[in-house]
Amino acid sequence: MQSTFRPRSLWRTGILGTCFRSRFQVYGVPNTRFIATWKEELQEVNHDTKAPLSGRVHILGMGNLGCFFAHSLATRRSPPPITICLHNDYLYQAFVRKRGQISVSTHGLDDVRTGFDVETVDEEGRWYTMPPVDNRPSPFSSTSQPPPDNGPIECLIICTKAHHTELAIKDISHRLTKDSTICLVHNGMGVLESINQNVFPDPSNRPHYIQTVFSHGLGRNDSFKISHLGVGTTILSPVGDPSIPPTTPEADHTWAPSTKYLLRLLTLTPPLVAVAETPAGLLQYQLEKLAVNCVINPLTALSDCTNGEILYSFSFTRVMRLLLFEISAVICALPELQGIPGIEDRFSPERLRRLVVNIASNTAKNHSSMQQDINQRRLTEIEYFNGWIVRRGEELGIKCALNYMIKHLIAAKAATHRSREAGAIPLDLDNVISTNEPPI
Ligand SMILES: CC(C)(CO)[C@@H](O)C(=O)[O-]
Repeated sequence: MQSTFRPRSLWRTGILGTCFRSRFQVYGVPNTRFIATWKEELQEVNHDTKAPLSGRVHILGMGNLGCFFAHSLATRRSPPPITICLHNDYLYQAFVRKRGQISVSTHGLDDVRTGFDVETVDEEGRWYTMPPVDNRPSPFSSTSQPPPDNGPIECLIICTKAHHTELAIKDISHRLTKDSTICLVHNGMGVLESINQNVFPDPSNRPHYIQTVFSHGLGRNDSFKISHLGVGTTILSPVGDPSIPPTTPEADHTWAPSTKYLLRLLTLTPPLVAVAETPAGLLQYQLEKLAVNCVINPLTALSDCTNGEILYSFSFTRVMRLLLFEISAVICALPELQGIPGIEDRFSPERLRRLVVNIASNTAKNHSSMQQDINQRRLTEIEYFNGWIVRRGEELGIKCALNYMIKHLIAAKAATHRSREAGAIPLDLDNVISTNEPPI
């Protein structure tokens, strides 16, 4: 039987071939495409479109990931126009205090970039372009035209956590059209499906998507100030039109102009170390990352330990193996992977265990994102990790009792924190002192 996904077909000509070749030629023969300016990238894409693109990239979610994407684009020889979308006044004031600078520190050396345009949103959900907060000679130095308030968005990179992404897109959905491209950068699975179901239910009016698997190590120093702790990669893939089989030659030529432009821009931005993959290839990387996240994140969050500490206990090893048996069974049974050669080996419990051990030892001193979320009383991504495995397992008739238990242990830990804090008696020290009585 022929496989449903034949990754090579997408690279043969078309956009994926261009992006893929470009990255790899960097280390060999000099690559003229690699030093192309964003305007040249745009001209190529605009060549035969009726509605030419302006080339502006919007970024929403200015945590570590958003700062890294904005900063990386700004390091290009000719940066494209970049708008950062700040969804509350607190963030905007912080950006003003930083004088519009985003800083990335590598090996202790800070690289500071400016030139970002800024939009903020009011209570009615209307977005406004703010005056520049850096010392630029003229507003909107990167383009001749200031972007219209609340105008349509061509390319949006969304860097919020999985559980905030749907809501964040809902808030900006009136600016996204069927010609826009959204690049989703988050951990976990199942977000795209719920965006389609709840935000863009009509397939004929849906924007295009690029999905990613991001593996750089980042740490936060302050608002808009991060550290690049470990070089990883940014694997990108456009989400194909489900009505066109990915194995047909047409599949190579159906990417929207905004998708082609954003893919080219990102793959030709050196700090991102971005490569384009086929949808089937990306899905496999997503599932590997999912398996790692389903083990390291909840175990470190439940035991309040670093990633490396889960490697030195027989009990952790037992739990890890048992979780991975269920995770492997679900992944190997997924209908979207059937027909791809080597799936049983790539996602065997033993290979997944080696992956987990490798990542836990490479990031031994780090605190996982879930451990930090639990300790800082933020929502966790558990529904998009072990929760997704349980849901897909149910559809496939595979019971995932251990993943179900882990999901509820995390929920219980978060609930315990909440109820402890709700039960605490607030002490109003100002009023105690204002009685003028001497301290007891
Ligand atoms: C690799 C990883 C599991 C731990 O640092 C990371 O993806 C995280 O913290 O979520």
